[in-house]
Amino acid sequence: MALISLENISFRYRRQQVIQQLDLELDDGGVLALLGPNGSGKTTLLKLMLGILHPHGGTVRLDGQDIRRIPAKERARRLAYVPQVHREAFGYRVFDVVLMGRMPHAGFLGRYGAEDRRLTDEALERMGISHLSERPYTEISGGERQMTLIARALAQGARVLVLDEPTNGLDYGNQQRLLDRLMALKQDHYTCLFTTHHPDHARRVADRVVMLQQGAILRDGSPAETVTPANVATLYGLESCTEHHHTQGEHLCCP
Ligand SMILES: Nc1ncnc2c1ncn2[C@@H]1O[C@H](COP(=O)(O)OP(=O)(O)OP(=O)(O)O)[C@@H](O)[C@H]1O
Repeated sequence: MALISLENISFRYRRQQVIQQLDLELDDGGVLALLGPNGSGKTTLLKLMLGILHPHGGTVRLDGQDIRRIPAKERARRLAYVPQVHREAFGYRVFDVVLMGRMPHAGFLGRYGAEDRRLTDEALERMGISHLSERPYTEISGGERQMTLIARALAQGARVLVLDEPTNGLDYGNQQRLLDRLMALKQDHYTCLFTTHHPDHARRVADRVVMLQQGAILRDGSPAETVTPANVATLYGLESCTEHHHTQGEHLCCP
């Protein structure tokens, strides 16, 4: 049985149709990258998968169960969402931002216990940001914030991580480090789904790539099958795209 299945999903914001009769199944394990131009519906699709938005047609299932019937707390124990990095209005300590991931497990009156704090420490360590624990979230860099949000998702205890443009706004080094973390999570048997504007990132870490164009799937398959110069040119409406091979692998170049 698929971990998440989208069956004949349609969604619109007011009159704008954004997702059109889309079918997609996500299995347990591995990394799926979602590629698509601005406005193609990637974030909307993630929110439908998470049960944050509900489709106007079709059904979203989590482990075979209609996601609308799964209470929010229970969904949060199974699926963790890492939204695009944002600036928190309040200067919570990094530790507290990550601890908030324990909310779906918190006891009576939302109190956190010693186990919640231990899992928070563990998540901070896993993302390599224990040294930031006491710093205000408003006073750390974009890359550090991204790591903090992933740590919060790990503390949440869900085995499925859904990340919206996790490399957005990161410098080259931090992008590579973040992709390495995603690969490490895959080794630890997490299931990861992420959106990206970088076909090369999809190629580097994903086992499967879904290309979304105007709310419909253009291609779905392994990176070798999907992230080809011809498909990338079609996806982004470019005249041409070429592939460069070097010792570290290949990368695409679209003039
Ligand atoms: N809350 C909203 N209300 C109305 N329209 C929306 C809303 N959110 C998104 N849209 C519209 O739906 C379409 C799809 O948006 P979505 O954010 O899913 O695309 P995306 O592929 O994630 O884009 P990007 O790559 O720019 O982040 C866009 O045309 C957008 O303007």
